[in-house]
Parts: sequence; structure tokens; C-alpha cells
Amino acid sequence: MTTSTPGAAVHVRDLKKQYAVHEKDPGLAGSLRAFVSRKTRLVDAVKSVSFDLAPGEVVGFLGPNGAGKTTTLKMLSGLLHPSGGSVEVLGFEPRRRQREYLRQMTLVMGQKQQLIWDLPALDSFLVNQAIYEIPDAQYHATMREFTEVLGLEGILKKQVRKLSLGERMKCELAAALLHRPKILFLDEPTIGLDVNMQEAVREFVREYNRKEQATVMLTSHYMADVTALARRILVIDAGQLVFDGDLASLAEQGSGGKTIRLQLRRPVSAEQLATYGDVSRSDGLSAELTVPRREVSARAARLLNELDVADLTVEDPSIEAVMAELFGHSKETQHRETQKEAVSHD
Ligand SMILES: Nc1ncnc2c1ncn2[C@@H]1O[C@H](COP(=O)(O)OP(=O)(O)OP(=O)(O)O)[C@@H](O)[C@H]1O
Repeated sequence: MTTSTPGAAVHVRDLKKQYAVHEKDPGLAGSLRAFVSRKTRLVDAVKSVSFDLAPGEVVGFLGPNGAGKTTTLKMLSGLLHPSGGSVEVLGFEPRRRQREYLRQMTLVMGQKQQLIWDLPALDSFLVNQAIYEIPDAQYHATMREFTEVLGLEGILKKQVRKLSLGERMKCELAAALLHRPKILFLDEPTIGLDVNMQEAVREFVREYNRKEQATVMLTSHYMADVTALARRILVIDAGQLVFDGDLASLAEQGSGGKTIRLQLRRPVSAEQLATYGDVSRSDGLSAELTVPRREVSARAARLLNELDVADLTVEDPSIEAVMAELFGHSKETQHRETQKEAVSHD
């Protein structure tokens, strides 16, 4: 057990995870070669990650594909054993999977399901009630609340296989939170959902966090999830934390400068606008320009003086734009240039 920061809900120090990957060349010859001499490559999925989360905090966990997000969440929830470092969640060591820990934690993976496919969702809820030993009164009160907030009326008795993706995801969330955990690890909880359904899931998580003061760590490729729910962002790239701070400071990480949005009274050509900044959109009467941070005031003043401007606003770049800029190299990241190669003959 580690010495945790007093009061931290999650305490992670130098966390590491290596996967051993067996490799084989294609075809029969490759299979035969692998049979006599097996190649094993070690992948450093998480390298040396450290952070603390305060109780009740909602944190967005971002990074490009293959950066190590799911691996980290699996170690925090105790599904995977770390290769090094230490983790403490609510005072427990997750890898020990103690009953008291499991009763206070949940891991929701948007890409995996825990509901029983051929039965109505209600049956899976009853199974969870038994597993978590939820008293009847608490179970019914929680069900009433979740049914109302998530709009589950009418879908609980349908076979899970017949639910739409959005309906199923709402039931998955309800099943995962039925025991009212104090800590939520949400891995892409809105993946594949339409905009309304994403909003419903967000609202549910926001409300749950507010009511239960639960700590939430959330990964999502939809930045709207993150900006709506989290103030603090952790960014991981190639297994290492590269940013830990608030949304506004993440927006400043990009070198892309600020966005000036313009409404014009008289049309101006894109060529002319290009003398004020990089034009990302222009349709004559409205336009968007990116300008270097330090020159925002000067360029805005020029625009107002020289053009017939009806409205002008200055905004930070979107988190999507910052992430795209920071991780434009994500393809190389996926090749994981830093991974060690070990060849063992067994
Ligand atoms: N079971 C495994 N065996 C071997 N390598 C793995 C395994 N699971 C993940 N990896 C590798 O570990 C690295 C981190 O994967 P992880 O799934 O944690 O990334 P991620 O940030 O969640 O990515 P994504 O956003 O694509 O879901 C990747 O290089 C991945 O290929």
C-alpha cells in the first residue's frame, strides 16, 4: 500500500503496464517458424503515470488512439495488474478486487456490454441487485430515479438484443450505477450515440456526480462530453501524461492562436480576409480567421477599422482543434516507436 495524498480519492504513482505481444509472420512458414522460435515484443502501454483525484472531482482523460487510456482505467478498476508503480483508490489497492472496493466502484466501457443479451434489462438489474446485495427499498428508489432521469420507461422489459444502441447504453449505465458507486471510470460512455442521446447520458452523469459527490474519470472522443462535464483534463500520449490542468489552459497549449469570428455588412473576399489571418471559413458575409495569440488585439482593431464589421468575437480554439494539433502525429504514436523489442526463444 502506498502513502496517499491526504483525502485523495485516487492516488496513482509511477504506474506502468507492459503487454507481452507474440508475433508471427504471415502464412504457414510463419506459423512453423513461430512454433520453434517464438518472438515476443514488449509493448509499454503505460509508462510512468502519476496523478491524484480529489473526491467528487470529474476529470476528462484524453489522448489519441492507443495512448493508454483504457489500460489505465483497467488498472484503476482492478481488471489489470500493473507492471510497476502503485495505485490506491478510496484507500483500496484495486488489483486485490476486495468486495468492499467493488461495491464502491464501477467501470463502464462503451464498447463492451454487461447486460444479458437475451433477457430484458430488468433481469440484469435484478442480478446486479443480488451481486451487490442492494436492499429492496434502495433498489426500488434508485430504479425510480434512473427510470425518470434516463427515460427507461417502456424499455426495461424488452429483450436487450432488441434495444437500439442508445437505449441499451442507457440501460448499461443504469445497471453499472445501481449500487451507487462512489467512483466511476467511464470509458467512451457515449460512443456511437446520436447527439440527443449523448446529451442525455451527460446529463445523467452530471446529476449523479452532483447528488452522490462521486469521483468520475471519463474518456471520450466527443469533446462535448468532456467540456460539459470536466473542469480538469489529463492528457496521455504514448503511455505518458503530457498535460494535467484545466480546460482553459489546455486550449492555450496549441500554438494555433485564437479564432476571430466575423459578421460583415458588405461581402469581403477570402483573399482579402487572408491579409488579416488564416481563413478557415468564409462565405462573403461571415468568416472565421485564426490569428496568433499575441496579435489578437491589433488584428481585431484593423478588421474593425478597415472593414464594415457588424459583429466580431474572439474565441479560444476548440479542444478538438487543440487535440488535433497536439496529436497530428498520432499515427506514428500508434507505431509506438518507444516500445522495447525482446526476442525470446522458447
Ligand atoms: N491486451 C493487449 N495486449 C497487447 N497490447 C495491448 C493490449 N491492450 C492494449 N494494448 C496496446 O497498448 C497500447 C495502449 O492501448 P489502450 O487500449 O490502453 O489505448 P487507448 O488510449 O484506450 O486507445 P483508444 O482510444 O484507441 O481506445 C496500444 O498500443 C495497444 O495496442
